[in-house]
Amino acid sequence: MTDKKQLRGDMRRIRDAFVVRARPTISVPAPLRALFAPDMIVVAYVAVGSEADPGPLIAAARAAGCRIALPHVVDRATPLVFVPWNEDDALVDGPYRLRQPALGNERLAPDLVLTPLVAFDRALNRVGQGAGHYDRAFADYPNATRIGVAWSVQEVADIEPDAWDAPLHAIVTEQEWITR
Ligand SMILES: Nc1nc2c(c(=O)[nH]1)N(C=O)[C@@H](CNc1ccc(C(=O)N[C@@H](CCC(=O)O)C(=O)O)cc1)CN2
Ligand SMILES: Nc1ncnc2c1ncn2[C@@H]1O[C@H](COP(=O)(O)OP(=O)(O)OP(=O)(O)O)[C@@H](O)[C@H]1O
Repeated sequence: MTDKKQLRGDMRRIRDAFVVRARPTISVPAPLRALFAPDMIVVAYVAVGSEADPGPLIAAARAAGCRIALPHVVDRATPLVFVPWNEDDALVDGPYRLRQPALGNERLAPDLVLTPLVAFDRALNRVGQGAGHYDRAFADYPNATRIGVAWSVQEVADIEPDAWDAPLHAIVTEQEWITR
């Protein structure tokens, strides 16, 4: 496999070009809608740059009665903290150009994690930003459902998983729902 650092750079360029050219949007696959249930904690994210925007997935989860949480990033070394995010709650600037809720007193344990991807393959392996934030979250919450969100152009042939990598349960793109 190509070196992960090189792959991340290549995929960000491909993603940037794709978004400018195609103006893609994600719609909600029926099998994902079926996973949402009242009071479930769904962790989402706020897209940065050309990342796939999970807005429609968040709206569907809210409509199904789920509670939405966003990751709050302290720094590269600290595990993600999951903070409730009600509609219209303010966001503040975080590291890495992120927009995130301020750290209040409430923490939520995820039932389902909408995970931003840098690259993925058909076997549901993923490459993220490389800080291990999601790897650690998946290790800490092994029973949470792991859903990747990406543009179709971020698919690569074969990602060699590392020992600590947990595969995704499914991936949503603007074109399809990929699962086993
Ligand atoms: N929108 C979004 N939120 C997220 C993530 C993400 O990938 N996307 N995360 C994923 O773990 C967590 C934050 N962790 C991060 C760790 C490292 C970098 C990072 O190194 N970013 C690069 C380039 C980003 C780009 O251009 O795509 C940088 O700032 O140089 C970003 C986020 C939680 N929230
Ligand atoms: N459970 C864990 N606890 C602590 N560190 C971990 C854990 N899992 C992975 N890591 C570390 O995090 C880093 C993840 O690197 P990798 O290149 O796999 O990132 P990634 O999967 O692309 O990133 P991310 O999980 O942030 O999306 C590695 O240095 C790894 O040692």
